[in-house]
Amino acid sequence: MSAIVEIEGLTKTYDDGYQALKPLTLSIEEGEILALLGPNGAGKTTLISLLCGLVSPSGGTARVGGHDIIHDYRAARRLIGLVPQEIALEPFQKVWASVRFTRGLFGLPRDDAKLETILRRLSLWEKRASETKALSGGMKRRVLIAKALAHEPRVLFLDEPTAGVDVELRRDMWEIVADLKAQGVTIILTTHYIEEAEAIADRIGVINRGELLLVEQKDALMRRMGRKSLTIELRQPVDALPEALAAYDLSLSQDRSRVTYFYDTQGESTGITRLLQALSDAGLHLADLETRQSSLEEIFVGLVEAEEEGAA
Ligand SMILES: Nc1ncnc2c1ncn2[C@@H]1O[C@H](COP(=O)(O)OP(=O)(O)OP(=O)(O)O)[C@@H](O)[C@H]1O
Repeated sequence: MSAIVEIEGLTKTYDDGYQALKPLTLSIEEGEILALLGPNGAGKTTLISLLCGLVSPSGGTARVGGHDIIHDYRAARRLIGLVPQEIALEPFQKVWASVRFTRGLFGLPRDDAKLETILRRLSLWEKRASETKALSGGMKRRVLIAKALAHEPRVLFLDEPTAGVDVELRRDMWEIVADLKAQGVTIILTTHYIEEAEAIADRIGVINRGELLLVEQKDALMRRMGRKSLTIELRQPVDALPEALAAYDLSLSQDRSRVTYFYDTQGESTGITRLLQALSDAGLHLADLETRQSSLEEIFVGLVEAEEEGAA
């Protein structure tokens, strides 16, 4: 694989002096799905806007498909599709005209068959003659995606693509993203739905206060930072945990019938065998066992909280 987006020391300070993006260096491989996570105001939209040429950088460089986003703006922009966070559509324009217009903007020849495929994939074909103002919020979002795809971009930016959409449309979007990836399109999305990143991303980047805290393969990140827990259901509730178990990181459920043990997935030994032995020695008998891996959400919240504490 080769990098299709190369960012070096890219930074943005807005006119009011606010540094929304600290120098950021990152390569994005062709065909990957990168999810950018971060709290409100972290700088995610700023990064996307810089790469799409909507905001000018204060420093650093970036290339898309080898084209510098400033000096070779048109060539770089031609490779990019952007689905913005805000729905901005001409209310009286019909869906078909709106999508065809966008293709034309990029100087591509008319290709009705291509546009038909895009509209059908987004379940918009039946709505092609509708004015955009007559569409539901979810449909409008689909039109934004159709417009972003109309010029067959190689890199697609999705800025909170599923904010406020229903579960069905969200799942549909995930399938569309998977289809695009299968066609070799590189996808960079921002999202507040961490389950979304968990479901579709290859790599996760975490941005907070304008700084890229980490970027890592999702699976590796979850292995490295995730904790696992083992919940043991007891045959009989206990009043309290026996003293002999004080050395273990345990918590007792409110109904006193379940003991949860937290352990490090990276540790040399999980300590589970010893714990089970210790429980048995203490006269506690097990009814059932269940293990759980901490979610990306727990990892993300932990990372941002640690950063906030460090900054305080
Ligand atoms: N034009 C602007 N002038 C001054 N400050 C701005 C401007 N645009 C954005 N900012 C500030 O830059 C910071 C980053 O904003 P940005 O929109 O990039 O965050 P975000 O991570 O996309 O947030 P959200 O998740 O809420 O969309 C915020 O503090 C915002 O107020």
